[in-house]
Amino acid sequence: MAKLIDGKAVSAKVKAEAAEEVKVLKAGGITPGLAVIIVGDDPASHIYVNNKKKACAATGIHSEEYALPADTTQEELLALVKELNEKEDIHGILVQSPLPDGLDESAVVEAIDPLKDVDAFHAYNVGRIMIGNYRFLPCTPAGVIELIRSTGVEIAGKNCVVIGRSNIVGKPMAMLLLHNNGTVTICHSRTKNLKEICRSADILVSAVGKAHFVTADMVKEGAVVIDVGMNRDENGKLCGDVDFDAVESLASHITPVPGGVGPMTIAMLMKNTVTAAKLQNGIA
Ligand SMILES: Nc1nc(=O)c2c([nH]1)NC[C@@H]1CN(c3ccc(C(=O)N[C@@H](CCC(=O)O)C(=O)O)cc3)C=[N+]21
Repeated sequence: MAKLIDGKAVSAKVKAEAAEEVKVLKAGGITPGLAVIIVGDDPASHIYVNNKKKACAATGIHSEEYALPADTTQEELLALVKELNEKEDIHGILVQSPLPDGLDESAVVEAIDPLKDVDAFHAYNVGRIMIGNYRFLPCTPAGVIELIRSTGVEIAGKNCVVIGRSNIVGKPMAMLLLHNNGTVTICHSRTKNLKEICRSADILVSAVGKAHFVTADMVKEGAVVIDVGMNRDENGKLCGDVDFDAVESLASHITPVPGGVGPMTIAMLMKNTVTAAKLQNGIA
């Protein structure tokens, strides 16, 4: 039986560390501030944004939410980003993804001041991650690295397989595993022999977005299995990509959904907002 990786516990630790840093910054007259922009009324997005707001309150970070209607124009959105770029009490700007159809998400992200880009989605920050000389790490992949570290399993020299090649999870995830000296394979919809490649993984990270995608025959005995998926099953219940009940008996460590990667994403966002406040005040 696999050991459960407790994302709630690890994220609580990261948030507590961020809260300590916030205390020190506040004593010096700096209150880290995060602005979250959400466009439209996707219910899941509103839940995530609400979780971010709660985490800010618990950490002592000032937060502002900009909830815009679905018919917001590109110009209006860009004007808001520009205003927040110039706002001195805001150190981090996050534009909740996905944006409604008709809005150009990458143009909006590129408009964010890279020093305030706490998602690390801006091309400038992505480039710095590629080089290995970064200020912010993207929240979800960075959270996954923390979860793997919490198991005590070394990444160096291990076969790491990432399923999914998105700009926000798969690609940066592979890069962070590489920085940690893993031997990394990225799988995607055109990959041949997916099962065999996954079965070679000592560390398997799934970021596909399909319930029950990772089945027991894709997992090597003793593997560390990290589930980035955030899906609904047939009964409308929140679940990841991994067929948890079947894989649990094979893996050495496994993340649950909920309570795995999700809370870590939010904790790393708190950490990045603190880093942003330090950078903008010449402290880091
Ligand atoms: N600019 C941007 N940055 C993001 O970081 C970003 C985004 N857009 N768009 C959507 C994804 C998704 N995401 C989640 C964060 C927390 C949970 C989370 O807290 N999950 C809880 C359960 C939440 C629930 O009950 O639905 C858990 O797994 O335990 C989930 C998903 C951040 N994202």
